[in-house]
Amino acid sequence: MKTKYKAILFDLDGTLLDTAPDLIAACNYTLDRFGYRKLDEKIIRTRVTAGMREMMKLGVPEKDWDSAGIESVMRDCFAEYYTAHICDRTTEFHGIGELIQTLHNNGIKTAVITNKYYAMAKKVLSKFEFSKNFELILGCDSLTHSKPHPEPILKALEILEIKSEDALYVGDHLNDIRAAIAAKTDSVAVLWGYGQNECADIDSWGATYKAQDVEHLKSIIFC
Ligand SMILES: O=C(O)COP(=O)(O)O
Repeated sequence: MKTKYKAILFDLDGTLLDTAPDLIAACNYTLDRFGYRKLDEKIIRTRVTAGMREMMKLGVPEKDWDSAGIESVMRDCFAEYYTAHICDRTTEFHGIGELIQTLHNNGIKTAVITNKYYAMAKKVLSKFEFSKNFELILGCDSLTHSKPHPEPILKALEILEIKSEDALYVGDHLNDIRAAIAAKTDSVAVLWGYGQNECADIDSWGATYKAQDVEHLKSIIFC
């Protein structure tokens, strides 16, 4: 199989893995522990890629949120619960494992660049056999900057010894595409993730390609 790319870099949440069910459970557990009403899953889903803070703010009145210390104790509670239950309901998106294996079999390097904390990303990925093929995982705490800053993509390219024109970045969120544009790699905006919950006009993101499903992504890579 032929491709012009020497490396494919992936976002994690909403691109490789459907992590939303466990993130939503952690959010509702935390709200409940602190005496707030649990939220409808659909509401939390609108902020699921915005980070723990933004998810919890949906369920906490502003005056409480501003009171001293609540944010950090709720974040600790969320992180503790989420880390313990990180793969209770998380699944890979259909076809992802097979795609990563195919890339590996064809000598194409793969890496994960996520805004999740590195330890969480490593833990959840370790539950999936396909993750053994990744050459590198970078989290939001691995470097100084995280997406949409290009630093993690540029660092990954340096470590993998790949030029930006030989790499493709795949993500479901506007921040992924912004980071790829800033790092001068081609990009794919995938339609199966959560990014469109925050910014629906995917055509305005500036991605090189859009992919409806993993089969479509494969046909973009091996064109
Ligand atoms: O967990 C987050 O904040 C987002 O993670 P992602 O970059 O893998 O989408």
